[in-house]
Amino acid sequence: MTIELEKASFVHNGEALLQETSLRIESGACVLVMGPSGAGKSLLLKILAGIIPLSTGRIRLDGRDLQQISDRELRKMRTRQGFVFQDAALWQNLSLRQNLSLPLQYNTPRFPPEEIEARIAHLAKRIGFYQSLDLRPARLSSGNQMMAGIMRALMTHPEICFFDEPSNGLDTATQQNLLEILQDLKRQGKTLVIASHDSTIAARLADWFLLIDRGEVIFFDTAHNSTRAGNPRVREILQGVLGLSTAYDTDILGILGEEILGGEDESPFG
Ligand SMILES: Nc1ncnc2c1ncn2[C@@H]1O[C@H](COP(=O)(O)OP(=O)(O)OP(=O)(O)O)[C@@H](O)[C@H]1O
Repeated sequence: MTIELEKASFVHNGEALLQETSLRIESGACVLVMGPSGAGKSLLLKILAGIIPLSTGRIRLDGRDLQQISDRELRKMRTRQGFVFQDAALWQNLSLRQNLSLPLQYNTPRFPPEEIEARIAHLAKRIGFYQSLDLRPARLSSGNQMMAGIMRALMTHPEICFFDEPSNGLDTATQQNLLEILQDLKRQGKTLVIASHDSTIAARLADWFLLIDRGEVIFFDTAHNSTRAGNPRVREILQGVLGLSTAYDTDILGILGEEILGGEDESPFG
């Protein structure tokens, strides 16, 4: 699924929280959205997912203008997208099982209940939640709530998935599980848009970097081309966000490779 923004902006109380932006995310791309705190990463993800409406401009999914399609079509489109919210945003008064089944029941009322159960079972096995399905979210750690939020987003088998800071609050083992899930989704050709400062995701998964600073997209290119970014602010953010200690002039990919993979032979960017 491709997503396109054309002269898109979001203005709130006279302030442009997303400055006029035109970009196109190709089907199957894995885009890492980075930027300082408050820069507008979550906002951009929600705009791309059609959760927050634009103030100006157009948004197209697979060439279809979201502002011009019927509610019914919009609902159908929604099942092709998954969104993992920063704080998991589970419904606290429902069990985990109900949290997982609700999006499918709501968006596809005639979806067979046994297929919903099969999907829940598959994901629970994959993520390791089998014992907890009848618990309410509050009984889980915040890291496990995030994993449950990921399961919920994957219930519809989305073609595109948005992840807002998915590594937050995860212990090392769960982070590894998350990385494997993301790698699986990438192998399946899903489009992934991930807001994160996780340098492992940057090195092992992302093929595009998008940098946002005070509501302005200041870089959107391949991870590889980020090594040649001339804009000092882009370099500064990449250094800061990815926690690189060495001068940027050396090759960022090399630095990431050494710092993250610790001498493994595998190239961080394949
Ligand atoms: N729906 C909304 N309506 C109005 N303002 C919003 C909305 N969503 C976000 N904002 C504002 O947009 C700005 C950017 O916030 P956002 O949460 O996108 O930043 P961020 O880069 O994700 O930050 P962090 O890394 O701290 O999560 C903030 O000033 C925020 O208050």
